[in-house]
Amino acid sequence: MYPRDRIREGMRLYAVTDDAWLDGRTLAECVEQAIAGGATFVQLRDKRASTEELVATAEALVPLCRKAGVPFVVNDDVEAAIAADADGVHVGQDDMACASARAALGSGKIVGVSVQTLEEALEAEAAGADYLGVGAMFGTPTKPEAVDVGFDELRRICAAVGIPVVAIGGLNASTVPALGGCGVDGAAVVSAIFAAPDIEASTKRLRILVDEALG
Ligand SMILES: Cc1ncc(COP(=O)(O)OP(=O)(O)O)c(N)n1
Ligand SMILES: Cc1nc(C(=O)O)sc1CCOP(=O)(O)O
Ligand SMILES: [Mg+2]
Repeated sequence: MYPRDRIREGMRLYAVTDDAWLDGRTLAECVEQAIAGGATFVQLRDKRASTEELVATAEALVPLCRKAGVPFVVNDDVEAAIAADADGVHVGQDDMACASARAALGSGKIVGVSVQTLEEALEAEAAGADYLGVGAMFGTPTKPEAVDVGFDELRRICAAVGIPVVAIGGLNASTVPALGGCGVDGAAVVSAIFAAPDIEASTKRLRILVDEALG
């Protein structure tokens, strides 16, 4: 089993990659900067990449995340996660079912699941999810189709489950303080980290704000 405490600690500032703003940098360089700034978990997310492309990118990210002691998962693609020896996978309600991902990966790897409701949260926990991603807390151009989850539902989910919860969607320096008192373990962030010209500095600032909000 992947160490439970490392998963919960990892939720604090969860970096979800996007290669839309590389601007001459490699994704590996961007991820290194995010980790240097205080990111505690990394998810490789590329909705257009083939399994082969995901494996190639993941193979560049696995060693640097492992060296830093930061858990690394692949979004959506269980086959790529296994081939690249990632620490696990993150699946949503329209992806491979949590129980199937767990069966494919085994008990030693991480399975994260996206949920929007309390019912989905309880179902994912019962199916063996290691953590939940809950969103969208705010509208976001990164994923315009994301369904809004109210803060009341976020609080209900956090109170009802025993596994860690990370909030996602529109989280940045202005909105992260709103997570205080909700019971979440952290914030998952795409653009406020990877669209920044200085990723390390932006991540550092976000980390301070998340730590202030969550204590
Ligand atoms: C930490 C985290 N939470 C939620 C999501 C969204 O997953 P999903 O609903 O499967 O949507 P896509 O990311 O696949 O577009 C996530 N990726 N990470
Ligand atoms: C990947 C993703 N999932 C979401 C969900 O609500 O499930 S919102 C989202 C994108 C979050 O991007 P940003 O940090 O730039 O707002
Ligand atoms: Mg998905």
